[in-house]
Amino acid sequence: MAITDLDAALPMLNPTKACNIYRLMRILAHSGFFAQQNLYNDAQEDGYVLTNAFHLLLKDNPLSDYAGHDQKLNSLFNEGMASDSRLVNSILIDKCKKVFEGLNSLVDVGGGTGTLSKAIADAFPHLECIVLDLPHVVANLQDSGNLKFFAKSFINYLCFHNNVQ
Ligand SMILES: C[S@@+](CC[C@H](N)C(=O)[O-])C[C@H]1O[C@@H](n2cnc3c(N)ncnc32)[C@H](O)[C@@H]1O
Repeated sequence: MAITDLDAALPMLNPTKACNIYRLMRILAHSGFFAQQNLYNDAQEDGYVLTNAFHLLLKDNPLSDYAGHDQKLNSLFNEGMASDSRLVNSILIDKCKKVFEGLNSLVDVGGGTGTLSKAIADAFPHLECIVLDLPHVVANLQDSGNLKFFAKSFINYLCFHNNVQ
């Protein structure tokens, strides 16, 4: 998918932040989730394709959705992730305040049970925080104040627009 297609596929994105998509994709490519490729034999515009590692995260991959079938593992995993988030919460909120300046809302993709978003929502009450995660993760979580939970598979959303599925 080319960056221009990705921009078009994300209509909810604030236009002033659209320039950051390119940086995000470069980070994801650098991390091995996407590979940069000339998609249309067009020297002007590179695009991004999924790598094999990324395929492991797809909903249909049998190696990716085990926690959705085992409630105990689901709880253990979510609590482990939340503990990990607590380690960085205070640093992010105390030392990186500027990141949140000028924002009215943020979306925490793969935000688990919302530990990090809750801390951000408490520290910046004007900010609407939306947590997207898988249905079994957000199933019993309650919206509170400016914090909302949605079940949404972001990666599958991207892949759908990538025509992979
Ligand atoms: C490393 S954990 C992040 C935990 C979170 N930051 C927290 O504070 O608890 C990654 C999260 O991504 C979620 N996830 C995995 N695949 C996903 C997908 N296709 N769509 C949305 N979320 C996904 C997992 O359920 C998990 O909660």
